[in-house]
Amino acid sequence: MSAKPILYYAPRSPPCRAVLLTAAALGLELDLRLVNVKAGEHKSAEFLKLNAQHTIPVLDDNGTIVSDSHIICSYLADKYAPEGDDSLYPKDAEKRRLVDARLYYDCGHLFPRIRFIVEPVIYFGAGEVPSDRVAYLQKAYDGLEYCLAEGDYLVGDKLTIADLSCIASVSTAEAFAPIEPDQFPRLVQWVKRIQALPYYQKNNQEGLDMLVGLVKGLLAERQQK
Ligand SMILES: N[C@@H](CCC(=O)N[C@@H](CS)C(=O)NCC(=O)O)C(=O)O
Repeated sequence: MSAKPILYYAPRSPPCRAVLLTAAALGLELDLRLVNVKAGEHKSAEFLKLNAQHTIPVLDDNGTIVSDSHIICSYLADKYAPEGDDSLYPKDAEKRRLVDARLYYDCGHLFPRIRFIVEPVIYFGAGEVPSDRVAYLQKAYDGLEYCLAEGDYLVGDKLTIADLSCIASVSTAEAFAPIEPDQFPRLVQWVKRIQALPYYQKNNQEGLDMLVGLVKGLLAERQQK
């Protein structure tokens, strides 16, 4: 029998939380191994052998190494979905294309705009969040609002890994760049819908609270000086 897949991760990281949510949606247990990015553990020779791009999350599924959260979520959903239920990552080419497009939107637009807000504070001593970065992040919300015109989820009427990846980013973004309900009413409702999932609190909210507490705490400390 093969061992549980190992996930190298940190709970406060949005891409890691996307993987935790996906594993939970699949009912899959992971062997969680903490990586302390602040202490530079992601740059150790051992870790670089797993992922030369030195990012977390990284999955080691009995020797199959997968990096990038979006690819990990697709891999897990393809491999571990219950027999006959491909709803999290549909095999139908047309639906899969849409799921992939939302995953790439997270990877190319949402998460990078968040990291330019939180990483300068955590790693480079920034004492404030520039307002243009907040505005730039808020500009990315419309790409999701538009998708939600078609159904309750980012691709139609069923939850997919696109929702689980994007919620990890959007829930983080929201803490720094509020979502205007008049401008993005469907997005506000979608956030509430995903927050109601039974595995949301443990797999997203706890790490999110850690990240927001850390960043806001550092900002408050620096603003007092
Ligand atoms: N596109 C990647 C981004 C992963 C990423 O940048 N993770 C951050 C933590 S939230 C990290 O590992 N940073 C360390 C580094 O970039 O060296 C994914 O979705 O997995």
